Amino acid sequence: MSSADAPPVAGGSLLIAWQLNSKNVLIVGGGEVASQRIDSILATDAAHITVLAPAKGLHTRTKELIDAHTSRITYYDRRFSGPAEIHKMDMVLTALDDVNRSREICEMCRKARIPVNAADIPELCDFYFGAQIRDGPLQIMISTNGNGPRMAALVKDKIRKALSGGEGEAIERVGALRAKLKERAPGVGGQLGRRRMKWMSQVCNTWEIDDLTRLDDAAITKLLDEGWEKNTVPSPQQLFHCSKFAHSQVSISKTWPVLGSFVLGAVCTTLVFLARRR
Ligand SMILES: C[C@@]1(CC(=O)O)c2cc3[nH]c(cc4nc(cc5[nH]c(cc(n2)[C@H]1CCC(=O)O)[C@@](C)(CC(=O)O)[C@@H]5CCC(=O)O)C(CC(=O)O)=C4CCC(=O)O)c(CCC(=O)O)c3CC(=O)O
Ligand SMILES: NC(=O)C1=CN([C@@H]2O[C@H](COP(=O)(O)OP(=O)(O)OC[C@H]3O[C@@H](n4cnc5c(N)ncnc54)[C@H](O)[C@@H]3O)[C@@H](O)[C@H]2O)C=CC1
Repeated sequence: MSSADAPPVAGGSLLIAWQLNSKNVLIVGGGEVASQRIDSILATDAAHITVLAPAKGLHTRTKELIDAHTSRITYYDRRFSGPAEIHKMDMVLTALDDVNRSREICEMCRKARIPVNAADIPELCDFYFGAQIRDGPLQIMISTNGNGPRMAALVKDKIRKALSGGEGEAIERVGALRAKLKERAPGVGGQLGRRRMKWMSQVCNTWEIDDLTRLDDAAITKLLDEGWEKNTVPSPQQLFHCSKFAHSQVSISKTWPVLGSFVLGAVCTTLVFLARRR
């Protein structure tokens, strides 16, 4: 069945990459789950993280993160005190061993229309966390939509094994190529936009991950000169042909002194040997 014929999927959740730029996040609780939340938020450009939890219940990892990121995290050694705590927050995460308090905080957030996640009450969450794979700009989230969190972690391990490890770098280089292309051919939409998208898709479709990782700034300029400007997509072999040649010249130039010293050494040893025999 093609995807167009497939029945619509209902009961799922919206999978999005939430941009937390300049936003304030409150984490209530300091245990292991809170430490994972801090890790997840630190991976974003959230403006600031506030952690509220009594010092005596802090997990070692939570403490380490608070100590290591004083410019990004403000820590208060106390319990959640009331609605004033969520004032000016853009997102609230609770990770408590007190389900009643968790529920109250969720209700306060709902009233204030602040998105909230409670680690212990799925039905009150506006969003769930998922198992994550991060490699530079590549972010993969595995969600079982609340059915089997441990299963999400196991699927994550399978996916990680299937990746080559070069994807993050390749995507980072593609990002640099796209940015340079947009500088050369600026503007949104229209015929130029269509041509730009088609060309970028062709590069991604025809170049292997390993080849994309070789796109340094000089190669990007060359690819744009030889490809975009000439309305074609050269293969990596075509593009790197000249630099490959330069590379082998470099290796030859590096090899000569080594080879020379070796020959000289052999001649000297032979001369000494012959002189002794006389
Ligand atoms: C709904 C959700 C809300 C949310 O947290 O956002 C939620 C809820 C709950 N989890 C519970 C238990 C466990 N959670 C984990 C692990 C993870 N849980 C995560 C997410 C989510 N957990 C959201 C749904 C995600 C989804 O369905 O895909 C992961 C993926 C991401 C993360 O937390 O960052 C992370 C793995 C990350 C990784 O390893 O990569 C393990 C396994 C372990 O710790 O190794 C266990 C024990 C085994 C088990 O139950 O499977 C309980 C207590 C249940 C009880 O009391 O019996 C509740 C509350 C309840 O269900 O009532
Ligand atoms: N969503 C998930 O992935 C998972 C969720 N859970 C659930 O998440 C919750 C937290 O788990 P853990 O971190 O392991 O628990 P934990 O017991 O290690 O930590 C609880 C933390 O909450 C703090 N706390 C309690 N009341 C507070 C209050 N009023 N104000 C501020 N801080 C307060 C404690 O001092 C402690 O730091 C549990 O309810 C557990 O069932 C557990 C495992 C996975």
